[in-house]
Order: sequence, then C-alpha cells, then structure tokens
Amino acid sequence: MDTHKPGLRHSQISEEIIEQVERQLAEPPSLWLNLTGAQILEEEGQDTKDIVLPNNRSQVTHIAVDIGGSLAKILYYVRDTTSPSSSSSEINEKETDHGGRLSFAKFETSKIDDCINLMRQLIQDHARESRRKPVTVMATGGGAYKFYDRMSKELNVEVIREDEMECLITGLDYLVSCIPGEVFMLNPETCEMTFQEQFHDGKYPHMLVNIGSGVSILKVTGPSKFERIGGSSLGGGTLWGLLSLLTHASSFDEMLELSKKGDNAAVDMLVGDIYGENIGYERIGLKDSTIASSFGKVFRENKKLDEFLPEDIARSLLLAISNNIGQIAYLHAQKHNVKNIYFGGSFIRNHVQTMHTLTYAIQFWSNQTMNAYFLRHEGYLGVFGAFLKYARTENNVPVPPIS
Ligand SMILES: Nc1ncnc2c1ncn2[C@@H]1O[C@H](COP(=O)(O)OP(=O)(O)OP(=O)(O)O)[C@@H](O)[C@H]1O
Ligand SMILES: CC(C)(CO)[C@@H](O)C(=O)NCCC(=O)O
Repeated sequence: MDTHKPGLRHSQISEEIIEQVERQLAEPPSLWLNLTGAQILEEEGQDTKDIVLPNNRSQVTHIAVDIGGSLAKILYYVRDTTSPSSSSSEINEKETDHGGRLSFAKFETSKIDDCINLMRQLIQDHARESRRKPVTVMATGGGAYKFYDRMSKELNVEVIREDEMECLITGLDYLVSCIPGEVFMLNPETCEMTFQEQFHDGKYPHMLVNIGSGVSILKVTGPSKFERIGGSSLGGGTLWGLLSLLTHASSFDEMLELSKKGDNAAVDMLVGDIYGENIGYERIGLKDSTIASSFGKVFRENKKLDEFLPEDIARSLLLAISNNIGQIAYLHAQKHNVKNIYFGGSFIRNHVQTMHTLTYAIQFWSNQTMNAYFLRHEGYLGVFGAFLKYARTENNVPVPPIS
C-alpha cells in the first residue's frame, strides 16, 4: 500500500465496483430470527417511501424505536404465521412463538408525526385481535425522552425506555456475533468487500464509532461491558446541514449522489497547489495529490458560491468530515490500545466513498495495524439493541443466544 494520506481521488476506483457494492448493500435487509439461529433475508431494500406492512398486521408483536437528532429508526417484529402453533386461532398471551421477521424503517425526526402514525397503525391492527397481549414499544435515543409523553398518550401502550449507549452496544454485540453476512471490510485499493465470519468472542476489546448527528466513541471490553471514551460534534448532522446550505440538494441521498460526481481538487488546496504541480512533500509522506487544506482553495479563487460546482463542494465536505472522524477514531484507538474499530450510524449509509475514506484513514494512520469494520445494519444498532434488551427479558420472542 502506498503511504499517501487519505483522500484518494475516487476516479481511481472502478465505477463498476462502486455500483456493485452499493447495490449489494441496499438497505435495510430484514432479519429472520428463530430458536435455532438468525439470518439476513435477502430482498429489495425498503425505505420510508415504500414501507411494506406485513400481510397480516395483527402478527406484529413488538415495536422498537430509536429517535435521534436527525433520524427516527423503527423496527417491528412480525411473528411467523406459518408455524402450526402461531397460526392457531387459539393464540393467547402465554404462547411462545417459533420465529419471525424483523423489519426496519426510518423517518426524519422532523417528521416524527409520520413515525408515530406508523407505530399507531401497527398497534391498532394488532389490537383488533382482542385476546392478544398488547404490543410493547421499546424506545431509545434522545427522542425516547423528548417524545415519551406524546408516545405514551397517543399510542396508549407501555413505552419502555432504554439507554442509547447500552442499546448501541447490545445491538453491535448481537449483529457481530450472530448474524451471518453482517460484518465486512473494504479493500482500500479496490473497494471490494470482504465479509467476515461471525466473531463468537466479539473480538474484545474493540471500539464502536457511531456516526449519527454527532459522533460517539465507545470502547467495548466484553459482552455489555463498555465505556464512552470520546465524541465529536462534527458528524452526520454537520454534513447534512452544511450541504443543505451550500448546495441545492434537498435530501441526504441527493447529497451523496452529488459527491460521487464531484472533484474536490476544485475547492481543496492540495499539497501540489502549495509545492508545485507534480511535486509533493515526500520527505514527510505527503504526495502532491494529498489534501493540504479542505476548502483551502476557495478564498484565493475569489469566486462566489454559485460559481463553484455543488458536486465539488459535496465531495470536499464528505471527505473532510469522514477524514476527520477517521483520524479521531485512530487517535482514540491508539490511546486505548484497541485494534478493531466498528463504524456504525446512518451517516455511513453503506456509501462507498465514506467507507473508503474511513478505511484509508485508519489503515494509513495506524500503519496498517488497525482494522475498520462496517455493518449492513449500520444505522439500526440502537433500535436493534432496544428490541433485544426487552425481548430477552420478556422471554417469549425466540432470540437465539450468543454462543
Ligand atoms: N435519509 C436520510 N436523511 C437524513 N440524514 C440521513 C439519511 N440517511 C443518512 N443520513 C445521515 O445520518 C445521520 C443520522 O444518523 P443516525 O440516525 O445514526 O443518527 P441520529 O440517531 O439521528 O443522531 P444522534 O444519535 O446523534 O442523536 C444524518 O445526520 C445524516 O448525516
Ligand atoms: C448527544 C448524542 C450522544 C446523541 O445521540 C450524539 O449526538 C453525540 O455523541 N454527539 C457528540 C457529542 C460530543 O461532543 O461528545
């Protein structure tokens, strides 16, 4: 691997591979759980635009929600109606089910009404079957507090609140240990993915860098044993907010699309802009193409905002934020003696450029002694954790144990 700093120009990576990876990671795949195991169900990803409600909605027994500063994530558990006992008309509240599907959806937190409406719809359909035990709602994230009274009143069910950091780690532990095909690494040269075996010992210690609106960094030393060792306010909310001011893009996905087409060298000052074209500062490992200063060229160009291409601005800002998080992650990992770093949070959105920049930063700064891992359900760790914490104690959902 060469030793130039992160911020590799994307044109060096095959468009075909980028498309292939992003197609493969279309989000969010449903999961299947039953007593003998858990697996990812391969199917078309679903977004808030086209949430597919279960055919027999009365089979939704659990709903979990993680309401963050930017996005509210929902998970609902649909009991399998094909197993003999669960399809019986004699279902009662003591019945133990034998398997079911976990589906995922998300809303912008500013559209919390839509999110609560979906929960209400799922709950109402369930309630029509009068002998059923009421649906339980598990809630985490800041919104579990902010919207607690509203949810309890409007949904008229018990809302159980869980701590957001505990939920992140519970969700991570489970996904890493129990879900085949969940964890992968990205080859920084080719951007090809390598899926990892499940780590039954959790590969402790490890670190979770959760990139949501802000960034939380947690060190995990054993099952459910963790400490929040750092954080940063320069996170997903920063990219989303600044690009909504600086470009015409109206959604986060549009911003990511823009960034794919841009050339950050139009706004970033490269080492070659300072030392001269084709001349780097190789003595300290800086190539001419290395970013010396993000957005550093803007001032001397003496141009107005509308004279820059939104694509270039989007690319530059995405690189700046991802690089910065990669570097902070590396410094924390070094300080706390951790080699394996999981990146979670919806900011990643399984976007190749973002994962590439994070991987490159970790490998470069650690001299290839640390590993960056990604997850297919990267934005759903918290909501998955909230579901698991309750489902395990309640004991009537077949959650296979971590072996
Ligand atoms: N469809 C989307 N709409 C808006 N932002 C998105 C979308 N998809 C991904 N993002 C990115 O994900 C970030 C939110 O990530 P996530 O849902 O993990 O955090 P959060 O729970 O809202 O925040 P926090 O945990 O800090 O309260 C946004 O700030 C944005 O950068
Ligand atoms: C405040 C939370 C924990 C809410 O999820 C998150 O947005 C975050 O970790 N922000 C960064 C705060 C910090 O500077 O440590």
